[in-house]
Amino acid sequence: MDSAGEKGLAGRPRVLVPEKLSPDGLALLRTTLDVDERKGLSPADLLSIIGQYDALLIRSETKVTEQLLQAAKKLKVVARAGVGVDNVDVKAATQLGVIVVNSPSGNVGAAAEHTIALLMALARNVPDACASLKGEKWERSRLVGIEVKGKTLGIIGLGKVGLIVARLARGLGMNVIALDPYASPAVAQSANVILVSSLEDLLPLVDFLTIHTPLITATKGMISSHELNQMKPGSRVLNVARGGVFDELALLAALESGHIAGAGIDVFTTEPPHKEPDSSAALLIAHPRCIATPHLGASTVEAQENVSIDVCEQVLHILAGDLPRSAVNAPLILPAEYKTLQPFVKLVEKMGSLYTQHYTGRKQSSPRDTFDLIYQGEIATVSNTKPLFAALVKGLTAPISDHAAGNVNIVNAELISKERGIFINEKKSRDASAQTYSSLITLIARPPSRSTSFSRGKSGSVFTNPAEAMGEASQHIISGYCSDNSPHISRIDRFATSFVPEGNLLICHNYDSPGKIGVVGSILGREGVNINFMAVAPARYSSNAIDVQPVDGSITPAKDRTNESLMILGVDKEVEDKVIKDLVSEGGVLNVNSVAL
Ligand SMILES: NC(=O)c1ccc[n+]([C@@H]2O[C@H](COP(=O)([O-])OP(=O)(O)OC[C@H]3O[C@@H](n4cnc5c(N)ncnc54)[C@H](O)[C@@H]3O)[C@@H](O)[C@H]2O)c1
Ligand SMILES: O=C(O)[C@H](O)COP(=O)(O)O
Repeated sequence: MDSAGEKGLAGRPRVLVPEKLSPDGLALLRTTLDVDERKGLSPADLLSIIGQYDALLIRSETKVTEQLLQAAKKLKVVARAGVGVDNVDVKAATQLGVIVVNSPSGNVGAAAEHTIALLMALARNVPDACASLKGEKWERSRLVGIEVKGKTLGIIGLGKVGLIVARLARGLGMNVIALDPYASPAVAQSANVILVSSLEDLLPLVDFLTIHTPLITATKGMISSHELNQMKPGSRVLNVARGGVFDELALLAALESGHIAGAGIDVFTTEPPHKEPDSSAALLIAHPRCIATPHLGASTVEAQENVSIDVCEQVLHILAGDLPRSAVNAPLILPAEYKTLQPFVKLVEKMGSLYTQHYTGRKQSSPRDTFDLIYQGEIATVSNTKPLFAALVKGLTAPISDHAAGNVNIVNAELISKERGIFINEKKSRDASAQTYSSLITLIARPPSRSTSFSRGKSGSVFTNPAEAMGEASQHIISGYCSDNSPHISRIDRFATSFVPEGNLLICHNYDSPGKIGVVGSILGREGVNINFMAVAPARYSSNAIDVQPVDGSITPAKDRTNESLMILGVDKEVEDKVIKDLVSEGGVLNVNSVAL
């Protein structure tokens, strides 16, 4: 404990820094704040002292759990000097009113350069050659490498790091193809990157594979045996994103069989891996054809200066009562609008997140990035719909990015949607006569079309001709309303329903048949999954168009689809892929999507 005691010197706010941060940023803080650098604290030590601090500055090692945040009675800000906030319970921080900030771009160049360093080290056997020579051997023929010029690099995740890697690889003379359902085709084209729409299209073509996505449900274990087997024999893989995007044991097996010739890995499921000597991470590192570095992607002098200054400036702003520039949990809504708009902001965010997870998960990865956001009834009289627009951008991007989505706010939503190639037309209808609800919001998603232009400018337009929203059969619809201040989903495509979009949901598409609910329930029960609620959604619309009225349950809505319905189950935990496979194979469900809202 330092001598300043609980209040700090002269009652100045106190900042705890439990990890190594560049001194450049800390110097900014020291002029007005008390800064305690306390490396090597155990979780218990941290818990016992956190109550004294106004700000916590971290990198990737400190786990900011709900328990820690609850003990942090004075804490106003958690500042992550880097990109990934997967070590911070952002939801708990938001609930407790603690602002989380990060540095979204301060280290992305460093991460990209480290990826290229591993790529070249793999191609030319640099670590092995160095060790051999230091062992007083001279093994020139064993250590013959390959050239990267003319080879194909596959990139999964063409965000900030992925795009820099692409440009650097093009500079090395490589061909670059990428998979990212949310990448802007124009940006990809400007970097001479060919975008593909599925792993099946990417994997067989590449000589090197690198992943630059966040670790989220859709990317966890994204590359396992099935995917590795689709790669060319002798190809090589890189991971400078997060441990867990590759299944480490599957990668180890592919290295052992020789199918994968080498792996360059910076990040692991267990960090540091030696804490658990038998962990998959430790076994992978031990393999002779794995080149491993201890999470060094961001560890350059320049990147550490950037991120340290970036987050320390934000800490100063927050403690002075100002808004930070990169708050992961920034408000979407101003206090004056809170009462009217808050439930609808929540609804639209959930609709966006449901859309991304239900329709554009990696198993159905065709990009659909043109949206109509249609307000009907009382909500159409609101003049400032910016928070709703921002909520949609946030909801659409949250499931695919661990920080860009968090950084969406009313100031930057339009820019972020433009950068990500998300086109949103807002439309209003004051006519609620056809509606059961006082306010109804509908999201229509269409495959990109050349005639669509980016437009928030249309937000004031009155949507009087429902036929305008009639579109191709390939479009998708999600509608929702608010009741008692809580959001409800009322329609998914042709299916009419009513459920609160909250928590872990399973969306099962099936043909109605007696006993189906029982079979599904017993498979989930066997796997220890509790069902919190169930909503059945019959096919009550004949098409995915907004002006189609629901038909009476007794009327056949679509000749050959009479028995189709959705079963929406609220479950108590994330459901594993194996259980989803069982629901399809044993339960006779047509398909199942797991979403977390
Ligand atoms: N090793 C390190 O030290 C280090 C340093 C910096 C960043 N990182 C990590 O690198 C990752 C990427 O960072 P960034 O700044 O480029 O993030 P970003 O948000 O700019 O880019 C992520 C990209 O992944 C795409 N994506 C999401 N889900 C996808 C999916 N299922 N399939 C294909 N693409 C998908 C997104 O559309 C987005 O374009 C993060 O996990 C970050 O934490 C690691
Ligand atoms: O997400 C990040 O910014 C990187 O993984 C860097 O993590 P680090 O700050 O612990 O080096």
